[in-house]
Amino acid sequence: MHPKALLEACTELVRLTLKFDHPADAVVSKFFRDYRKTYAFGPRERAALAETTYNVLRNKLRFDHFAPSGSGPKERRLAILGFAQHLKDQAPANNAPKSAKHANNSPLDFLMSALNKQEAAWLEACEAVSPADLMERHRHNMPEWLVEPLKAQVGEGFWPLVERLNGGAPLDLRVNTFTDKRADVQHELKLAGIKAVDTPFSPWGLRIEGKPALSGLDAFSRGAIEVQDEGSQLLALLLDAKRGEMVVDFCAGAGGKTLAIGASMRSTGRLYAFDTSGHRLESLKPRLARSKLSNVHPSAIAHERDERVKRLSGKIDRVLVDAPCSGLGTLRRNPDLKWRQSPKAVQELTNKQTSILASAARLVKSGGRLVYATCSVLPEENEAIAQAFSAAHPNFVPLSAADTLTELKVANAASLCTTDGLYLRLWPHLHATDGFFAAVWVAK
Ligand SMILES: C[S@@+](CC[C@H](N)C(=O)[O-])C[C@H]1O[C@@H](n2cnc3c(N)ncnc32)[C@H](O)[C@@H]1O
Repeated sequence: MHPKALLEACTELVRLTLKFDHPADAVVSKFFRDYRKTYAFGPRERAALAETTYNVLRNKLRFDHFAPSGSGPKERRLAILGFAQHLKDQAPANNAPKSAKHANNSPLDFLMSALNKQEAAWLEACEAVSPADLMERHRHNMPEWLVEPLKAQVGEGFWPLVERLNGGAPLDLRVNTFTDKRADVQHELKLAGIKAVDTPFSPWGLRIEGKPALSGLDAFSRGAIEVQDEGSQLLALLLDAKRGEMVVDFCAGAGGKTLAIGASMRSTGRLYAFDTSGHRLESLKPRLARSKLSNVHPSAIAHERDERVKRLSGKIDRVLVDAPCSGLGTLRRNPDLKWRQSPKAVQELTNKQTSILASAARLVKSGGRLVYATCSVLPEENEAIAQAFSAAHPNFVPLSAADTLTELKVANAASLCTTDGLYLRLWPHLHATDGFFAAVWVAK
């Protein structure tokens, strides 16, 4: 595709995404569908379009700061900066140029050929700015309301954390241990030219080098692998669901954790996958068919106090509440969330989380386990919800997440948890996962 046409397509996609009417991943997918016939996007073009857009979202404050000094439509200037970032990220680290001045053999050549003289000079000037000369907000690119809670929690880890949150995520797979062994799948991937290493903590995970297409692999079509962040795998592991048990995945969504839990139950017992979104549960079905699990029962509920929930009260061995949350731990994949969320939206979510956790807890039988989890990095969605639940439910005894994971033979489990070991707390800069929280209780 001609560089000029690709930059124009990037500009249009940036324009659509910055309306913030829909999640960025949905806007990108729709764009690819809508323009399939207009442009012949190959894998490289699709990567350039998606990454340009995600770079604009990740670096929005800095790019907004640079944009007024350029000319032409603002979205085009933002797309130029996002595209330049994508080309630099792709270039091998040792010959990445420091400035667009060396454009003769720089990764920016492709983009430069799409620019007019004025734009090229402006991009060179932007590229020459040293990050050290920028204001703090243009370096961290986070909304102010998010900066303080992050600094308060990670202290000096703030800059490594924002660097990771503003970068891409590795590609993690979960091996379906009901049907396959991790080492066998790793070997199979190697034969297909895909390098995969064991994830450091999850016993089910493989981390892939690069972003190879997986859907054409036999391992994918026969359900031996699912794309799943190592942190999500650890949340499912923490539930420790066993053969023959009655288990509920209360907020199952498209079933990422349901499938992991069903495999750990060896497709025995009964695993209810509840969610208020029938649409999300629909997306679970093809994955379920691939997985060969026969113990999963998806069920759309109207709300957390639904009749179906009441009927199972006190009957369930293990309940996972993977609560709806701000998703701010997933900024590597969903950079638009930092601009789409707000303190008010988070406040509303915390009310929902409290209500869902209290309802789901009623399902747990005496001696049963309850796990509350989020992919948020905010204490009000995490520790505050868990502490308030413990205070209001003395019949639920908190279990140490560190001890629980140690019993499950997770290496270095304490390093994944709060200093008292009580809660699982995963951070992108420390654990190379998304940001996750989990609390565990046993019912008296
Ligand atoms: C974090 S997502 C779940 C992700 C899923 N567990 C996975 O691993 O793919 C939270 C889910 O909670 C669902 N939800 C929202 N309100 C709910 C409620 N009152 N009861 C049950 N599920 C709810 C949402 O539809 C959403 O799918």
